[in-house]
This record gives sequence, structure tokens and C-alpha cells, in this order.
Amino acid sequence: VEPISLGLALAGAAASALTGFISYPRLYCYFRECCLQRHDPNREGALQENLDRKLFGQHLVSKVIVKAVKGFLNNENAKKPLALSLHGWTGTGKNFVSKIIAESIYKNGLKSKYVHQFVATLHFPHAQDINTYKDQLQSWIRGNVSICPRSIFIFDEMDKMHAGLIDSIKPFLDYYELLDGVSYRKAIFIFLSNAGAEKITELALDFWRNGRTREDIELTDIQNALSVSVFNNKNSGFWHSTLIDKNLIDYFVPFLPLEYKHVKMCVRVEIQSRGYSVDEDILTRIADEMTYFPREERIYSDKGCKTVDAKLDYYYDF
Ligand SMILES: Nc1ncnc2c1ncn2[C@@H]1O[C@H](COP(=O)(O)OP(=O)(O)OP(=O)(O)O)[C@@H](O)[C@H]1O
Repeated sequence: VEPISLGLALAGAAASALTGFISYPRLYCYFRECCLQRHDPNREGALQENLDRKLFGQHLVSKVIVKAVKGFLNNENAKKPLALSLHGWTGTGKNFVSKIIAESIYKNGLKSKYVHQFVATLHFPHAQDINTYKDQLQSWIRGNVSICPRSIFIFDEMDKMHAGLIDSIKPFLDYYELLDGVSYRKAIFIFLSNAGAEKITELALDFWRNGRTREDIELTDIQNALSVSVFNNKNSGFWHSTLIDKNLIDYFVPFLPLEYKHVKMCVRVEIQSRGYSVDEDILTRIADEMTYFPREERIYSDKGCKTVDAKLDYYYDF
């Protein structure tokens, strides 16, 4: 082959590779994170699989989340963004599930530049600055959805959010096609809160005391009571919120309090994730060390699976 024709052939190959690279977004997105306009069905399977495999004792959560997220992502004509409100006792998996949802959409999960987390006590600490926060929150969401319609916003510690602040995002959660030229219909909003935990526990206890298994609890047993209790709770961040009033929250997702056997499952996973073989004695001791309520029956872990990893550090000489 002559050097000139070889050079031309190489240049041609490079040009077509470059054209392919530019015109084939998937290839480009293989190397750089992209805002997903189109849903990847492989990642959808990951959501169900990860919830089934990693989340313990939350049959209602798995069911609702898979249905809600899958349905939303597959609906090219969604009329509003998806809004999920996760409620339950501390350490029962709310942050854990948000992470699984984020990972099912973006490979980098919570680290994705399209996933944004707000923590009430960190980002909105001062009641007197509420009007500034409202403006900041609106422009932050508007800016990010303009860049990527499939943005995910996670609001942690909703119960510590000043009443009224969250209502500033109401227009974005509503059924508008466009607001100032921006569509919010592909965005996902996830709210996390301890509000409503007592209601959920009450129901779980009721089932337990009546000799029924927790898996018998159905979503219809709790969803309405949960939204009403959150709406009427001054410390829920949703107190008299128009988001509830106007039915802009699509799902209230109840996280049940975790039992002794679930705590043991968490300990086992934590030990295995650190690459150690499971010592059943230590596993039982750690689960025994957690405190359980109510005082008489001692069924539910008062910290859920939180602090399990810290306790492991004590027993294992890592
Ligand atoms: N249901 C669960 N199944 C499996 N692991 C769990 C579950 N709940 C909690 N964990 C484990 O405990 C850790 C702490 O839980 P997580 O942060 O999700 O609790 P939370 O409900 O968000 O608590 P808080 O209300 O205090 O923010 C998780 O990272 C996970 O490892």
C-alpha cells in the first residue's frame, strides 16, 4: 500500500469513527455521563434485583418503588414529574432506597451530576432565611432541569424543613407542559422523612399483636392515613403543604420498623461486604446489643440498621 493511500484510508477511518462517535450518542455516553433522555431497560431490571436482594423487611417499599419508577421511566408522555415521599423510622432504609433508585437510572448513582441531594439542616438551617432559600431552591431546580430534564432531586430530613419552604417547588411538581420554556415532566423528586413513623409502627404492631405477619400489610392499609398524618403534623415539612393538598405527591411510601431478624441480616451483609467470614456468635451479639421497642414486647430496633457498621468495627479487628 502506498503511503499516501494508507494515509487517506487512515484519515477516512478516523473521520468515520469520529462521525460515529458524534452521531451515536450511546458511544459518547459510554465514555462520559449523559443525561438519559431514553431509558435503558437493563438498568430497570437492576432496580428490582437490587431491591429484592439488598433491602430487608420492606415488602411494600419494593412493590411501590418498582411500580412507580418503572412506570414513570417507560412513560414517554408523563404529565408531571414523579414525586415520591418515603416515610419511616430511622435506619429503615430510606436513604438506602434513594441510592438504589439513583443507581438504577445513573451508573454513578448519588455521585451523578444529575442527582442532587438537599439535607434540610445543612442547606436550609435558618428559619429567618426562608425566603432566600425559596429563591435559591427554585433557581437551582430550574437550572438543573434546563441542563438535564431527567434530573433527580432528593430532599432528606423533610421533617426538619421549615414549614412552607417546600411549597416553593410546587409549580415544578404540577402538570404544566412548560414553565418559562422548561419542562419538568421527566424529573424525579424524592422526599425522605421520619414523619409518619409512629403511624406506621402502630399499624405494624397492630398486625403483630393480632398474630398476622407483616407481609399481610397492604399499601391501602396505610397510605391515606400516612398522607393525612404528614399533612397535619407541624413538624413534617409538609404541614398544610399544597403539595399534598393538590395531590402532587404520587406515592407515600411507608418503611416498616425493622425486627431483630432484619438487623441480623444487615449485620451479615456488612460483615460480608468487608470480606470477612461470618462469625455467628459476633453476629448475634451485635444484634442483641441493639435496643428494641416497645418496652414490653421489644420487637423493633429503635435505630433500624443504623450503627450496625460502627458496632462491627468494635468486634472485628479490621
Ligand atoms: N431495610 C433495610 N435493608 C437493608 N439494609 C438496610 C435497611 N435499612 C437500613 N439498612 C442499612 O442501614 C444503613 C442506614 O440506613 P438508611 O440511611 O437508609 O436509613 P434511613 O431510613 O434513611 O434513616 P434516617 O431516617 O435516620 O435518615 C443503610 O445504608 C443500609 O446499609
